[in-house]
Amino acid sequence: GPARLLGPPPYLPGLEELWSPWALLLCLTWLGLQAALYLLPARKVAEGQELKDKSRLRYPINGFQALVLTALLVGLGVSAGLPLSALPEMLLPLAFAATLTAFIFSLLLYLKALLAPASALAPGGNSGNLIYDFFLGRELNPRICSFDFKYFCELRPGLIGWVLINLALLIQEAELRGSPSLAMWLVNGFQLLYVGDALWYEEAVLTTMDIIHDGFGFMLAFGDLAWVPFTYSLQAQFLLYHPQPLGWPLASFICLINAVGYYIFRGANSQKNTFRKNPSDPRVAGELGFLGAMSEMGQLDFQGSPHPAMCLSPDLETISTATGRRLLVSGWWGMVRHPNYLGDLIMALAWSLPCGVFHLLPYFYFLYFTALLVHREDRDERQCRQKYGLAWHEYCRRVPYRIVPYVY
Ligand SMILES: NC(=O)C1=CN([C@@H]2O[C@H](COP(=O)(O)OP(=O)(O)OC[C@H]3O[C@@H](n4cnc5c(N)ncnc54)[C@H](OP(=O)(O)O)[C@@H]3O)[C@@H](O)[C@H]2O)C=CC1
Ligand SMILES: CC(C)CCC[C@@H](C)[C@H]1CC=C2C3=C(CC[C@@]21C)[C@@]1(C)CC[C@H](O)C[C@@H]1CC3
Repeated sequence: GPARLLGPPPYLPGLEELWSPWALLLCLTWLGLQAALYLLPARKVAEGQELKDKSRLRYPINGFQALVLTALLVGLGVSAGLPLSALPEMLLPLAFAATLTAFIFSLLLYLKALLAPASALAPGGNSGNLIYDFFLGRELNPRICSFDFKYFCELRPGLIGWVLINLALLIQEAELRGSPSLAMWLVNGFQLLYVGDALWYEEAVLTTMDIIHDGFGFMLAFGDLAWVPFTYSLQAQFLLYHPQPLGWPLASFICLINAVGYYIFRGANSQKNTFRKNPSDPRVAGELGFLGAMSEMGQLDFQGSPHPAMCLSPDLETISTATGRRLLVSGWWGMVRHPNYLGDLIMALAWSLPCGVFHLLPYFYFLYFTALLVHREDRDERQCRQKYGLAWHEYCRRVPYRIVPYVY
């Protein structure tokens, strides 16, 4: 039937269409496979941020390895006759099974948190209201031995599941129409690049709000295990049932949009990560003099002049804060206060454009993601204001726009 986002669905599926023991088994097998890959030796073990009790947790950095091994296993499976193209037919029961799994898993996490010491609890999610706490998550880093549930779920099963669903849709399209369409190739390619990048730079997830601040409850478990794979693949799902003619000139233009988005997204994230790891890295070193006066007034902690000898490329300006950490105020982080969100949004648009402009459904991700990032930016802004005080106000004065220059 016609894809529609506005108005009620043409019919609501009954329980018999949602529930399938095979789908649940497949879902659990998938989680088991990803858990096994998580436990394999990692090229690196990274330390997380300092916790309340001054300790730091250790995390295996082997997400990209898990992606490559999954691709090899799926390749072997397909050449041995695994019917990957049957997956699209099972998406509804699979999404239901993933939601059920996330629900039961969150219940267990809630119960586990009852035994956790106070220092292990998240800043939010411990209000005493059962439903609220179940939703937000009580424990910050629930673990059994060294297996970290939140870190495991955050990227691997959902993001790798997403590109696997995309691939299954591409194969089914090829079976239906002789070969995959150009639009389907673009959507698969763009999203694989995004997922590959997230796993290649997996360590960056250790500094996100999700890991540092948020508890692990139903919201994140559902988001990671069910929402991401089944809604982020909507464009490829749409293309299977609504083939879109796409010529090379337009395809090239869309590739350019995705490349611009990726360039900004990766540039901004890498600039901040490099700076946070080593503030005197030659690629980002530098400091802004005007805050010296404020420092004398006791408002800011000014840390001295830059190190010109180390500066191989033009310095980026930074401002010091009372916490001892500095804020970048030029380069990508001098254009808007969240350049990485801007790049991410441009990419989101490029993922929808291959689906044409006559349906709203392929733009669902772009619209939802805009709302998510505006909300996320607002939360982050409040936390930074609290953490950095006057220095944050100065940053906002210097860089007045949040995500889109001259617009927002
Ligand atoms: N596809 C998806 O569903 C989603 C994708 N994302 C993407 O993930 C990436 C990470 O996002 P997220 O974790 O929200 O936030 P950010 O990576 O933007 O991190 C925000 C933190 O960066 C630091 N910071 C802010 N301004 C500066 C500055 N000028 N100089 C130095 N440090 C600064 C602050 O922390 P501190 O000072 O403590 O270091 C702040 O709390 C983004 O690219 C985002 O688009 C995020 C959510 C969902
Ligand atoms: C709760 C919501 C409904 C859904 C949230 C899902 C998210 C937790 C993940 C979806 C894509 C993500 C990416 C990252 C973290 C997990 C989420 C946010 C990264 C930010 C990790 C850091 C990398 O540098 C980029 C990643 C992009 C995708």
